Amino acid sequence: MISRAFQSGKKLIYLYSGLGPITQILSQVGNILAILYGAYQVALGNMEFTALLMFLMYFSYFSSATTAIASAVGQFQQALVGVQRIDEFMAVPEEENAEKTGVLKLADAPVVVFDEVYHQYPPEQKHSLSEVSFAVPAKKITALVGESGGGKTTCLGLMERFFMPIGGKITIDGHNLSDLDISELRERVAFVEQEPCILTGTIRDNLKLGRKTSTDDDMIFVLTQVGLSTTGIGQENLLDLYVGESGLSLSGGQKQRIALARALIRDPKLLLMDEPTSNLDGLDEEEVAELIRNRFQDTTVVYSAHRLSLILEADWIVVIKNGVVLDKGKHSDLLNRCEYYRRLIEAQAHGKVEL
Ligand SMILES: Nc1ncnc2c1ncn2[C@@H]1O[C@H](COP(=O)(O)OP(=O)(O)OP(=O)(O)O)[C@@H](O)[C@H]1O
Repeated sequence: MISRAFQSGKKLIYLYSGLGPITQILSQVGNILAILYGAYQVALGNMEFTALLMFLMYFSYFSSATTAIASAVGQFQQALVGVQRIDEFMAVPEEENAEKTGVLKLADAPVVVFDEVYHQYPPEQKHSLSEVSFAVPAKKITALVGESGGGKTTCLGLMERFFMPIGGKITIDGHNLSDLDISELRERVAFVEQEPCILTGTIRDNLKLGRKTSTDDDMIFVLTQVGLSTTGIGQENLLDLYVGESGLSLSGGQKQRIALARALIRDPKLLLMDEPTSNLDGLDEEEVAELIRNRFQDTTVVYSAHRLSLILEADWIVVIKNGVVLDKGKHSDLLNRCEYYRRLIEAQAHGKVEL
């Protein structure tokens, strides 16, 4: 469907890039010809100079009217493409729904267990995850740690049910994750992406996306908690601040803070975060790591972590390499027994690599 929308967009660009210049050129050429022909007739004595002026005036009205019609035709085409795109989006089947399942509710922060999970991105031949088993304790912070491409984001996507395992199972409080009502899942599980999706609009619009019913006071509260009022965005009229097209006027760090605020306002039972401090640096990073610790005490938190401050903030660490779990445990135990983990931490501590 995205490719069809892209094709429609391309058609529109061709149409505009062709129609606009052609009508402009025709109109200008017409003006020049009319002036030359009129001047010639005046020179021959067939026409009075005042008549030529009148003629040119009416001719310029005529040519601007034809240009306006051409532009209206372009806008009409644009509207048609827009309608076509809306139709395409409306035709997308709804997410697999609760009717089939719908038994499990998430009343409290859950325990999540991966039990010999396999995953593969079609049409890839290789497994992105193989025999992955680990447990995420309730109301604790679990960090997924490992080099890029190891499978951390895939694990988070599976928990959010963006896609399903091709083998093994994921349970949530002992029930298969697929038994969780999808609307319950979307309501109780928050996902903070590495590159947060920011709406074109105000900060208020963006926070309402987290919870439609939130009040201005709720929103100011979470914005203060994520430190947005102290990072270049003044407190005054903060909610009404227009963030530009897809958050264009915000820095990467500010976008991540808005995404965190959006998660906070939902008060989730399970919070999934894909490298939530990737766009922050130094003190900011430590501040956000601490915020996650303090503010989500009643939530089961799982994040993929590249940075040391986030890794150290976690209660439980799962080490993943090439789609396989190498080890799991507490930071101090892993340092003692897992060579791969020790090397990752040393490299981070010396600032050599971004994991
Ligand atoms: N949409 C996709 N289609 C095909 N392969 C994918 C897709 N997304 C990820 N992969 C592959 O799956 C494997 C695991 O990727 P994943 O993004 O889960 O790793 P990661 O540990 O989160 O990496 P990073 O730290 O860079 O985000 C990689 O080999 C990656 O190339």
